[in-house]
Amino acid sequence: MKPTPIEKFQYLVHLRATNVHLFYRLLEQNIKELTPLIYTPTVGEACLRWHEIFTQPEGMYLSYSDRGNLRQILDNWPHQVEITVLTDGSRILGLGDLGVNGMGIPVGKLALYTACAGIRPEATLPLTLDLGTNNKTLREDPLYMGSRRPKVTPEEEREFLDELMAALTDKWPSIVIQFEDFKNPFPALERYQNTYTMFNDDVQGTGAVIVGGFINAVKASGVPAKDHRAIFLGAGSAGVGVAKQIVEYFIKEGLTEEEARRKFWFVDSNGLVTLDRGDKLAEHKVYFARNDNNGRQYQSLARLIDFVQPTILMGLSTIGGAFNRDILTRMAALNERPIIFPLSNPSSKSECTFEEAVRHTDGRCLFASGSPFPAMEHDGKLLTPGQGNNMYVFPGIGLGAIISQATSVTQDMIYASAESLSTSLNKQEVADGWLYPDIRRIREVSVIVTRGVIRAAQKNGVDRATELRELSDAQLDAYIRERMYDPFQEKDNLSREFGQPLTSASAVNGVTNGHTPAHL
Ligand SMILES: NC(=O)c1ccc[n+]([C@@H]2O[C@H](COP(=O)([O-])OP(=O)(O)OC[C@H]3O[C@@H](n4cnc5c(N)ncnc54)[C@H](O)[C@@H]3O)[C@@H](O)[C@H]2O)c1
Ligand SMILES: O=C(O)C[C@H](O)C(=O)O
Ligand SMILES: [Mg+2]
Repeated sequence: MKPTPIEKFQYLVHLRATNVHLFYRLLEQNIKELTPLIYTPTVGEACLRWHEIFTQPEGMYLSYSDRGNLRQILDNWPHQVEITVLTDGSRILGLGDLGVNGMGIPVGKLALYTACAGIRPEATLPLTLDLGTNNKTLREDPLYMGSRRPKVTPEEEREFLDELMAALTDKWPSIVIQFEDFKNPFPALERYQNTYTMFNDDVQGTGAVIVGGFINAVKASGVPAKDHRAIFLGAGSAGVGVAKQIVEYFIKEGLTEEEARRKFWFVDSNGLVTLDRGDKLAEHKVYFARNDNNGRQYQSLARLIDFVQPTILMGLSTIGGAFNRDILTRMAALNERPIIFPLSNPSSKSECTFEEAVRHTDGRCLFASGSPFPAMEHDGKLLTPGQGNNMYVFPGIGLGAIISQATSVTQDMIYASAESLSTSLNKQEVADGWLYPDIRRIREVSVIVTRGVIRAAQKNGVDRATELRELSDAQLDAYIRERMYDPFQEKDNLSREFGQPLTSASAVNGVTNGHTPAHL
């Protein structure tokens, strides 16, 4: 009866707050239909309008003025936390800096952790850092609930995060910390990944999920790995994260690292990423920067396609519609099965739609997008788009790290999630040429991914639950399934055993710390 996606979103938020088990029963039984409402694309609209549609607190907000007291504030949280998703709101999907409005993302991702990997809802902590925002329009909006100051400096953010990482791990020693939608997360990942059990989903989860589908796309393309060439539109955290995981795949396929690295041409807002283009390249781009351009610089995506003759076109640029008819037609002319992955979210930022990709490649493209698109008929055949959404891997990475009690999330654990995902398709899905399994089987897929992640943790010796090493794969799968929260086994408790109002820190101890809205 609710006519718009955002009203459906609000209805679901209310349901989760008042009857959490019913919410998860509904979600599990209708995962394909409801994911676009609780996650991309609708969560993007919810974040844009968070200050208008806010009805009740969810998760925990920590503001810059709380620094020095973060450890005590965490004591206000009334639950034993296994996993947190943490954002500073500075790059929410492809929608830019939304400040504390970004809370929709940790809430939405953690709902998927519960639905897809069965992490108990009360063991999840959505966390939003109110470190100011450079979004002036929001700052000046009377309804905006964050502090009305520009974003703190990177140095101040680093100090804040240093304190927070230590505080979270002191409070909950085996907590898994997922960074999400930070504008520039590279220093944070490098800084913390060997010390804490943390990962950055935009860099590593995206890399893994795309490699998972990419392995199947390469097989379906009929072109051997060594003959592929990729143009990436967008050289941010996600783009470079994806390419780094693909390098690893190419190496496993027999290429040297140097050969693998040379297969990528990156384009960012200043053009082709080259060493000689006259600006100071951000550090993360240097690895893939070209030095073989003989002084020539970027003119257009179309010209670059003519020059590189790519087999693969990836979009992580936040530029909706960038893969237009001309671009797609060129890819179709060059390849029997062009690999086209428009990955920017939400749907409005996708570099092309499924329909456009199918139409302009005569239905020959191997396609995956970040946000969902409907299946369509082409030449009398029903074609189903792949959705290279991180929800295929991050729940299993998180659960694998929790169950193995990993001291850190290693690169092998991330790569194992990708490889496990690529093997999780059933016979029918393979026969139908799908790149990703049916999202309705996500719990089964998550078991396979979780097992792969645990095995990699064991191989790297970062597991603290060493007794699991003795289990066979079948025993480990049974153990993982057994451990999963099953909303169908739970009795409804309408007295808000785990309702959002009780889980806001202020409601527990009557203090304002740890719980914005700052000026309420
Ligand atoms: N699995 C997924 O579907 C998935 C996962 C993570 C991120 N993403 C999406 O990827 C996008 C990028 O995320 P990010 O973390 O890398 O952001 P980012 O801000 O770090 O990077 C954006 C990149 O796009 C480039 N860019 C901007 N305008 C451009 C233009 N006109 N032409 C060419 N390049 C341009 C920027 O220079 C930058 O390199 C977002 O839309 C996000 O939603 C998708
Ligand atoms: O989970 C996803 O696929 C969304 C992604 O994290 C994004 O930032 O767009
Ligand atoms: Mg993200």
